[in-house]
Amino acid sequence: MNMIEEAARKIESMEVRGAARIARFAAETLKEYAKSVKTNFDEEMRRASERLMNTRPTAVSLFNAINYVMSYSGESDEEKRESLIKRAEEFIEWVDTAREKIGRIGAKRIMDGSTVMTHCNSSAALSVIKHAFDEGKDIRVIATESRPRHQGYLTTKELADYGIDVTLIVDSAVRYFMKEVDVVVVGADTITVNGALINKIGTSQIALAAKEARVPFMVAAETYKFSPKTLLGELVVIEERDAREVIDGELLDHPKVTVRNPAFDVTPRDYIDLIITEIGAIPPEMAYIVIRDHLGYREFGGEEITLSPEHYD
Ligand SMILES: O=P(O)(O)OC[C@H]1O[C@H](OP(=O)(O)O)[C@H](O)[C@@H]1O
Repeated sequence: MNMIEEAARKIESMEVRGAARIARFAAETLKEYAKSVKTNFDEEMRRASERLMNTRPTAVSLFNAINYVMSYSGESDEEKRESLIKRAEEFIEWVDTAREKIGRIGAKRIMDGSTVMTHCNSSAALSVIKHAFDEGKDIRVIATESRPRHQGYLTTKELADYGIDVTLIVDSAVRYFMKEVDVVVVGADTITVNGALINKIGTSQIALAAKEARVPFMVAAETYKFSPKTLLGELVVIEERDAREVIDGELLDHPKVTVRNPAFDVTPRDYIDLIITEIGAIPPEMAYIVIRDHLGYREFGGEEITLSPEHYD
């Protein structure tokens, strides 16, 4: 199995998961692959990038990462390789520095003595929580289990190992516990042009319960999680995963039973107080500006939507 196929399967099986991690991993993989390509550079890289792109359809971070890396330039294969490697390294640094900045900005919104609820396992959301803790704030976290893949266990362990008190709850207990919560912080797989959030299934129910209880709902999202394609009218595809992630046993084979397993849901912008990005804390209504002015794209209407390198300054 070649390097690309192996990487693609790791993303599909969620051995490598999380919107930021899959984007970083794709950039890293393309960089390594580029080093090994001997001939037909453009064609080889195009095929590799397509395979990686088709692994998980919802997180736009993957699309943005691949597009960024694949916007290499140069005449000879050697020049192209160099350009691609440089772009991959830029993207990887973008991932690493953005998370840190988001942590610093978002932590200011978490008050001393707060109970913070989070869902799934988001490196950006956890950066906010850890920064607040590092600032000496006395905080407690309520983490959802995040069925069916239980990423909440990762969150619980990570935060507890960091020294933070964590209460793990089942997803259906979110509304029951909301009265104890001061702020919700979640991550993002995609932010659309109209400021909607696509994140782990169950996020929109948390937002609903938070709104009812007047608890602020914050999203931690790097700008590469904003979707340029939605500016062109495209809808975000919600990934439906194998039913066997939800149950095993005889119910699966029952002719009258269907098991559905959408991995993500949509939270409309009206439920979101703030999106914490590396360029600042913004209202969801600003998503259009982030996509148009910050991410940038070369061509409208055509197939090509390319992130501009200017973001990087
Ligand atoms: O990029 P970071 O903030 O780490 O994670 C963002 C989101 O990616 C995850 O998706 P999955 O577990 O890969 O399906 C979760 O939905 C999480 O909120």
